[in-house]
Amino acid sequence: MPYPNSPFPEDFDEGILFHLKNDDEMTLIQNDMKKVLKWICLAPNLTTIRINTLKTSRDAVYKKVEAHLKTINSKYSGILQYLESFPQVILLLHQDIEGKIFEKYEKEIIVDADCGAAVLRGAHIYAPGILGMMIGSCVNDNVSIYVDLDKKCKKGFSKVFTDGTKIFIANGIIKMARHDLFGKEKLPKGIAVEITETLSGCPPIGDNFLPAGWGLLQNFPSIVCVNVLNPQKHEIILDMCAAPGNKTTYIAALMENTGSIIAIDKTPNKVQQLIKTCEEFGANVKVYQADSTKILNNSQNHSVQDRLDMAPPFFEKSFDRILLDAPCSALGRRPQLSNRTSVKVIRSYVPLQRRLFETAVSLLKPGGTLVYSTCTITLAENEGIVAWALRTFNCLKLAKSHINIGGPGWKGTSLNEEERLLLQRFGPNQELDSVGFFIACFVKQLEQLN
Ligand SMILES: C[S@@+](CC[C@H](N)C(=O)[O-])C[C@H]1O[C@@H](n2cnc3c(N)ncnc32)[C@H](O)[C@@H]1O
Repeated sequence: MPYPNSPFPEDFDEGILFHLKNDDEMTLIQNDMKKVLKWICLAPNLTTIRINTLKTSRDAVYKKVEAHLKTINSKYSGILQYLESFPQVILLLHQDIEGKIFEKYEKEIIVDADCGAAVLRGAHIYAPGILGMMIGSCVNDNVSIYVDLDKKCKKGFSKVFTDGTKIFIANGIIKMARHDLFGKEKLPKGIAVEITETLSGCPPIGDNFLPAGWGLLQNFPSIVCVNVLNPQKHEIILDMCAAPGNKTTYIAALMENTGSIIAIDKTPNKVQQLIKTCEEFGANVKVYQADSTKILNNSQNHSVQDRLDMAPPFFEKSFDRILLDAPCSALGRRPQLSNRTSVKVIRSYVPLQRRLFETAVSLLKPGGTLVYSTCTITLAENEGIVAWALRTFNCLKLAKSHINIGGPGWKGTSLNEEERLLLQRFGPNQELDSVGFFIACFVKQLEQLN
């Protein structure tokens, strides 16, 4: 069994991903559901490196990555390319080699689905990621890596795993002995298995191949999303759900650290990560920990100085552009080898997304731009939110972006064809094969004088 055809268990109602919740709007969309589900199980053929132009240049990063790939002990290296329309991006293209026959080693390593997904996208295996390693395995042994799809493997497992469905994903070399990995009070750190070849064809690029703050691995649609926001120098920008800061730092780079960027996240430890990323990237950003559904100050009574202070809660019509990269069911992640989320959890996001959206509309200046994005595939969290927003806020219109790379929005909501063409869905049919993602760009109409 290579990749599964769906990350969900057999009894999961996959139809709910492609329907809206209200019965009157429950129209099954025309897309081939099976094709989408199979696609999210596979790893993308593309890895994108976003360069931080506040600290370095595209050529400098290219040379570092090229040199790093030459040092990797792997049969696959991928092809590095510039993407001319995105000067901050380097592409690393690799082919899925699902059909290839791999040498399988006698010794096996068992990992969970998340760790397996990271391996398929170029990570080595760090010590905490290992569930099972066979007794008799030694440092420098060749091993085959398997994912435990049914969560049946217990930490510290020591034999050939036969208790559940396992799939082969990669080969590697052991770098840490079994006795250093498991056991009471052991908190092992570092690379435990160095990957040499993966089913996805993605070279094991690892995660520290660049000096701090020079750039990062960032999914292509996440990069596009910020380009769609199109921040301009000296503007006032709000990033409402910002941690860990991967889009915030790109906004700062595009604005060349001019203007004012406010980045917010609700979760305290994620805010710490956001601050760290901004510092590392040299991005001039004001970071606040707050619930972005509650950052609107409705008071009409304020001085110019109050407005300039720019700390939450903010007065209405304060921002030139707002990015609402919303919390979502994250079903666009790839590869997803196994997903045990529930319908209840998937459905919990729409009310939160609507409340965040309402706040965003109030905080946006007339004439301003609001970008709504998610990394999920469901109709309700994407086209469903856009259809609701257009019904609810007369002041909003969908805008035509200067960058149109994603496919059109799906059918199944009250959006007409013209509106669907203004949306950007990243799915199985894109030229650059990346993750599932959704972008909608709105403009708030200027107020009419009577
Ligand atoms: C999709 S992630 C953001 C990713 C980020 N934009 C980036 O590119 O690095 C969504 C974030 O929303 C945050 N979040 C969830 N509910 C929130 C709320 N009510 N207010 C602010 N942030 C919230 C989560 O903590 C999470 O970090």
